[in-house]
Amino acid sequence: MIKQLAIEGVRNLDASVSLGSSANLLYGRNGSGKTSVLEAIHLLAVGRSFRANSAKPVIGFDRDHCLVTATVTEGNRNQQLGIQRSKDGSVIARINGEAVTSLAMLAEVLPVVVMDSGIVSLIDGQPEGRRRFIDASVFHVEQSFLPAWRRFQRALRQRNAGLRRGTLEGDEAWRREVASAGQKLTEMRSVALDALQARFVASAEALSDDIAGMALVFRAGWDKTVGLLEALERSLESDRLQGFTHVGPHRADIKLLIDGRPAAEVMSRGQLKLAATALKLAQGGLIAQQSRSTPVYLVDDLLAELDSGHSRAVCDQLVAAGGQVVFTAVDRDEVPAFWSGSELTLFHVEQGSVVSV
Ligand SMILES: Nc1ncnc2c1ncn2[C@@H]1O[C@H](COP(=O)(O)OP(=O)(O)OP(=O)(O)O)[C@@H](O)[C@H]1O
Repeated sequence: MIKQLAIEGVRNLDASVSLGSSANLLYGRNGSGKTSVLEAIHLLAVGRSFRANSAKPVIGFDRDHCLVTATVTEGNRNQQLGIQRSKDGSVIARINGEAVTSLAMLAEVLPVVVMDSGIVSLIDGQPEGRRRFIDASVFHVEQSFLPAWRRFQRALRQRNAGLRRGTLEGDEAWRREVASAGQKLTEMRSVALDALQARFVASAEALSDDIAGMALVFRAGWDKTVGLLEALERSLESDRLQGFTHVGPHRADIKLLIDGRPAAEVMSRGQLKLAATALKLAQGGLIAQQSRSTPVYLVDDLLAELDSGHSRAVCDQLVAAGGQVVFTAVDRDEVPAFWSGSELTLFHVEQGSVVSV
């Protein structure tokens, strides 16, 4: 949970706020800086923007760097997190004043779950976004995930470099390494997704009858009737011809089905939004149960396109999730109309400053 948050030069924003322990609502006109507060928290947790894949777009136009610091509390332990990102690409991250060697250390202390107006792309967008979703879930619940992921990425890079050079010399060794690292990575993804699946079904049912009965299917990235090594051997010829590895965990995906049909093809926009919200709630629940830290939910303009019944259901599920929530809305009354069961702390955002109401 974030207690104290200080932001300098994130987009149009300079602010210092004390967040409430349950739900926080940032309201204000379009362009006032509400999303920028969420961007600042995301930057601190993940090192980059949640809308763009880098940090640069969140640094103020007229600044050469931005800085976000926060006091993060878990149980009775307070930790001080800080990140400074510069336009020249340099990054300084600290926990309790000590420089950290990997941004993953910040993510461990401050897990975030983003639910924004583009959430549907988790279902109908590119597989890369879904892989990131899978891996963020596994990262928080399986401590050996990050070394396994890095080992696989390194093996894949090395193998692809050889394939691009058009040589198969040394390929067998890299193929074995890709297969061994890839198989381990996939086992971790598979275990986490089994746990996620049960939570997803429950969240979907709680959100709407329309999306009850959905299923989440994990695709490992190769034909699972054979092991990864055999799959790599089978695709050797096309890998060699095209200069890259066609099969493996880098091709993993999840498919959402409703009554056996692809959700992205048959569900309405609002239903897809609810389904994607159920996925994110499932992820948050999994992290809360299996990691050492409780996630913070960053909810940006999520209720747009949802009718009042479903808006209330989303709010109820966020209350039930029990984590800290930071909401944005244009209208001060939009969220309180649907929110009940936990305290809502209000902030007015105006021209890049945030005022507690
Ligand atoms: N790098 C940047 N430096 C300074 N200002 C920026 C930068 N990028 C965007 N802005 C501006 O920051 C302002 C705040 O944007 P933000 O997305 O936080 O607004 P918002 O309150 O969430 O708006 P909306 O309700 O329309 O979603 C906008 O006016 C935007 O044009």
